[in-house]
Amino acid sequence: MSKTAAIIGGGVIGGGWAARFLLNGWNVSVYDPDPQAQRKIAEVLSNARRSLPGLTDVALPLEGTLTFCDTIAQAVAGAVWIQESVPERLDIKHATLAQIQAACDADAFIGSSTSGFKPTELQRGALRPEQIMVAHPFNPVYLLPLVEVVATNMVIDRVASAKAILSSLGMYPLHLKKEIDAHVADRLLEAVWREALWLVKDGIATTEEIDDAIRYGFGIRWAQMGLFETYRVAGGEAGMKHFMAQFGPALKWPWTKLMDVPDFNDALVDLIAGQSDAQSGMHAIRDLERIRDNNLVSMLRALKAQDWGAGALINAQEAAMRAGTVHGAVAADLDPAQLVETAHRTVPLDWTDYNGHMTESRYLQAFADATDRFMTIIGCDAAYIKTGGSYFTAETHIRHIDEVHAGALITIRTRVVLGEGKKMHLFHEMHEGDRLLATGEHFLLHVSLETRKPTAPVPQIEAALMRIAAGHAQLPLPAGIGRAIGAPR
Ligand SMILES: NC(=O)C1=CN([C@@H]2O[C@H](COP(=O)(O)OP(=O)(O)OC[C@H]3O[C@@H](n4cnc5c(N)ncnc54)[C@H](O)[C@@H]3O)[C@@H](O)[C@H]2O)C=CC1
Ligand SMILES: C[N+](C)(C)CC(=O)CC(=O)[O-]
Repeated sequence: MSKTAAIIGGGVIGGGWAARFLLNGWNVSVYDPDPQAQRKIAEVLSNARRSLPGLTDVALPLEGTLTFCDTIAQAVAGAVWIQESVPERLDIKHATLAQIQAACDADAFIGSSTSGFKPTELQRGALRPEQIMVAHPFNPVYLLPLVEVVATNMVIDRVASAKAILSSLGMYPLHLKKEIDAHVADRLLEAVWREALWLVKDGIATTEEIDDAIRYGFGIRWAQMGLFETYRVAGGEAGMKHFMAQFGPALKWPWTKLMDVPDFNDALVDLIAGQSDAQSGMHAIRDLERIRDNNLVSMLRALKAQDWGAGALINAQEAAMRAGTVHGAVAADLDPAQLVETAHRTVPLDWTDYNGHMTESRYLQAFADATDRFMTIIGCDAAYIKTGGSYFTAETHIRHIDEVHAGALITIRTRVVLGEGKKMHLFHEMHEGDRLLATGEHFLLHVSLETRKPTAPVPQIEAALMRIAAGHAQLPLPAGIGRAIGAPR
């Protein structure tokens, strides 16, 4: 049975949390007194549905159920995880946490999205202080994995369980062992924000020029290596020590305004808001969110291909999702009389083109991934390939039968047309539900990676392949098999 998360406060951040839980199969109960909350959450959810499920190359669990509640007590009843995301005011947080604790299970986890308060501040006057922790996420919560966990007073086993829940949602819980105002990431962001406000106030740069300084340069570096690893590389062959020797003295030069904060008066607000309107006012906020999400998905999937940073996290989540399902199965587990399910995934945002549908090269990618999966099933996995044997594709024929869009759930089933000796002939069928979208027919040869010449696979692989081929030979022939371009259907 699905677990339930309660979201108390369903604004920008609460809406993002609701989407993160729902799309990972949890039921979600929301309490928010704003009469517009349902509409706002529906809009956040629709952005999340088009972006999050396509991050992984396997499908997320079935979406949970969303319920709006009239009281906090109703929302938290039976919830395993309760996430408080009310406005950043300690009096509102205290009043809300008191209502939550009066009604929730004593062993439920209570996370606060607070950007700056320490857990001991949140816990002041609480019924069960040790139940409350900071779980500080980053916007958009449904796409960005980082969540800072600060759990002063909580026993270590509970912290481990809380982190395990967040990890199961595809998040990266960064456990801060000491509490501090604004945690770690917001301390860093505040420093940049402070400097940026000075630069605008002093007329040195506009909001757009500051954004350009970030997005054309160090912002791209930060997304993949952060600060210290980037500077280590910047030190050249001599590394970090050389970097520090060269740039350390600059810390004493007047490069920064350090801790000074410009007066946050109407003039400054109008200056910044006016420049921001000139820079971005032509886009509605939801449009900007979609532009942001398209870019984030493309960047995260690029990091996934490198198995690096936030991309490596997605690969780890994917491996956990495959375990124990047909997508982690090997040949011996499968009924040879059935086609083999080699993909069940959502079409990612970065697979679509100027025609608004999945672009042709991605059909080949989907089929190639399905072939890789089939190779693993018969034993030609990463460990085997390291021993010097693999399959090379010699010929491919793709039929594009119907269009498909980002966010669609697609399934590929694979038929072995021929499997003996060094030859492997596969026929993949891609469906969305009952709708046939495409077929991919591929002829592969087993090769020695040393000689780069065709050679027979090890007997276990050949036996697994022949067993499935014999089963599939009993099935009726699908339409389109063996077809060449221009031949009658
Ligand atoms: N916006 C951001 O970039 C981030 C914000 N946060 C933190 O998340 C929390 C929420 O911030 P946002 O979502 O940005 O604010 P928001 O203003 O978008 O949402 C707050 C929501 O709380 C609701 N609310 C007000 N009083 C309530 C109550 N007594 N009970 C239940 N709901 C109530 C409001 O109707 C509103 O929908 C804050 O603690 C903030 O520091 C954390 C990470 C990023
Ligand atoms: C501006 N902010 C302090 C609310 C930002 C955050 O808390 C995290 C984020 O998403 O940048």
